[in-house]
Amino acid sequence: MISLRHIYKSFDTPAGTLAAVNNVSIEIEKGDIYGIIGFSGAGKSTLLRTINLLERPDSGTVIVDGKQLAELSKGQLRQERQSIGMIFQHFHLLNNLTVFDNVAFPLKIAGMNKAERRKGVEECLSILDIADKIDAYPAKLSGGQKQRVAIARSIANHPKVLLCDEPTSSVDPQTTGDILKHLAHINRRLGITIVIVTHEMDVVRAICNKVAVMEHGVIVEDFEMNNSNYVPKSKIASYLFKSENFYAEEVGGSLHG
Ligand SMILES: Nc1ncnc2c1ncn2[C@@H]1O[C@H](COP(=O)(O)OP(=O)(O)OP(=O)(O)O)[C@@H](O)[C@H]1O
Repeated sequence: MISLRHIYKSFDTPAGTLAAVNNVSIEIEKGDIYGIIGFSGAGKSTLLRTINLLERPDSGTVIVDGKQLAELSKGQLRQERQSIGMIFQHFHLLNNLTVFDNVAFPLKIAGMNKAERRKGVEECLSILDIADKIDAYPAKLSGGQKQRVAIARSIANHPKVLLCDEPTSSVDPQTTGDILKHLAHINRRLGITIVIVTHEMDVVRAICNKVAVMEHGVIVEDFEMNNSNYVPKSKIASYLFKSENFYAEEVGGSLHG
């Protein structure tokens, strides 16, 4: 579903050129919940953002659902991005719009008429169990409710892929469980492939079936979570395999294990 091949992305900094992502190749299959973990500054968010070309790699190839994104025209890329949803740590809702208008926004851009937009918004809000907030403004919602609205918005155009950048880092553990339950649900029921950047090992244990560990811009190891014979190489992966699955109950047991 997603092939990243030899991705390189650097930034100019006062200290010189920084290789935030340095020759990374990964393959993500349809239906995966693929975790990208690593310490702060490892390059996780930058790598995630290359998948929809929010960050254009300096070199390397990004292929999503068979299409090489860098080769598309502006219009084709806009179209293709509709099949790649994204959510963020700080939700990125438009505060001057109601929940309805936030979720309807991508549908309007996709050219849907009013009746289609209403139907689409109602469907997505009901999948996320937040239909009762349709007329509320984001300021009146809790962090967990805001993230559920953001997820509803991200799936409004029926994407094939959902990119999640630290989706639970701004909420408490109970709310994290609720958000994970909804992410697991849209993966299972709607068949949406999920890529998730997180520093929370409980989140990875609860929903990821595959994991890549990043350090200093490179992938130092990748593995399947249900491989009980796997011997972790990095410190962070060793930690990942050690502890209990805190959110297992919320997502209905180990999702892929
Ligand atoms: N636009 C930018 N300009 C300059 N440097 C950047 C830019 N974006 C990221 N970086 C740098 O690239 C490196 C990787 O950043 P990135 O945000 O991808 O890491 P991360 O693993 O997601 O870290 P965190 O968990 O702290 O967000 C960091 O050193 C960061 O400071």
